[in-house]
Amino acid sequence: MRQSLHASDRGLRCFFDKSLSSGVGHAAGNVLGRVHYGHGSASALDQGTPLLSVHMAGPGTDPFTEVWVTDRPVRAGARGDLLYAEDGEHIFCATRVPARDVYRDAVHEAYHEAFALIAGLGYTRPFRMWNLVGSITGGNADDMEIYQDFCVGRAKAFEEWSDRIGPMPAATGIGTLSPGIDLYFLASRDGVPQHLENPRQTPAYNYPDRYGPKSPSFARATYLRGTGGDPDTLYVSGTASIVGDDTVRHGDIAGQCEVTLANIEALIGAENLRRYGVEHGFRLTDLDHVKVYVRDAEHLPAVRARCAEAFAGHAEVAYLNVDVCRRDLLVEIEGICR
Ligand SMILES: C=C(O[C@@H]1C=C(C(=O)O)C=C[C@H]1O)C(=O)O
Repeated sequence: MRQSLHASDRGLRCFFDKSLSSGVGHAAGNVLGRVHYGHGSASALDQGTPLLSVHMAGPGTDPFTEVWVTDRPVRAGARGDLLYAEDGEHIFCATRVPARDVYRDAVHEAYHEAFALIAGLGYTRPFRMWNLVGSITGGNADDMEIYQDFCVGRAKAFEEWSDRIGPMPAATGIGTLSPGIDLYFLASRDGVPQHLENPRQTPAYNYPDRYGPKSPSFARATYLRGTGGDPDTLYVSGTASIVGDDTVRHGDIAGQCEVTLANIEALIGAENLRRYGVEHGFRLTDLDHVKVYVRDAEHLPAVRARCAEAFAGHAEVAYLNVDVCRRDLLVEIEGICR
């Protein structure tokens, strides 16, 4: 049975369930966690596994559920505000920071708790993180942009934990439609993550301080070498129209799409991967489970058309109409290659 599976059907994998059923019954594998990109925010253990619901679907986009599955048996639990599920090699962990005036301390605490949980259970290698931030470019009670406020708390947690959990992995930091911050993470026990930078972009952790008092804590991508027969997987961070550290093609949605796609091509291509000892590269048509974040609803048709050309016909692609982490960014794209 196992031999007859395609490589992409083995190991830790995800799919987008657009059927609107939040059930887990039809998933081909054991469910490690689900993230429902819909109309409300909540988190709970549901049918024995973590379910994080985030308010990110709007009038011009369809709700969907990202479902993470594995072949191994899963054990789920809750600790404090954290929900998690583990399969002996991977852990999925989710939490929510409720709306508040200033976020940094609560974000630091949430990250600290998550790192303590995953490291305590032996999953010391985070390889992908999602940070879903309400009013991301709005101001907090101290008049600091909420994304910058968030970055301060996250950076402090990484400074304290990097000796135990290694370098910063691939991530997404994106807007949502309700106040508060939803976080979900994936980490491995034995699989060794290789974190990648983009030759066209300044590493985000080296951005100059004009973007905020603490630079964002993430790598441009993480290549996870599978263990025990799992395939290798490349997790591509949320990528936008940034060259060096500058936003380029201001106000030009077609231009920002081209720069974003060119950035991803350079990141996942053979030349860049060879720098990290990975012997083969990927193309845009290898990208799957793609999320495309579009700031302005009026740009959705143009972005959908360009993405339909760029990605493989069989790729799962979901669109969300939400703010990006800089006001001048109109579009952002992430995905997974294997
Ligand atoms: C678009 C960028 O950053 C965004 C913010 C991230 C974060 O703070 O975790 C990660 C990737 C992107 O979603 C960028 O700086 O290029």
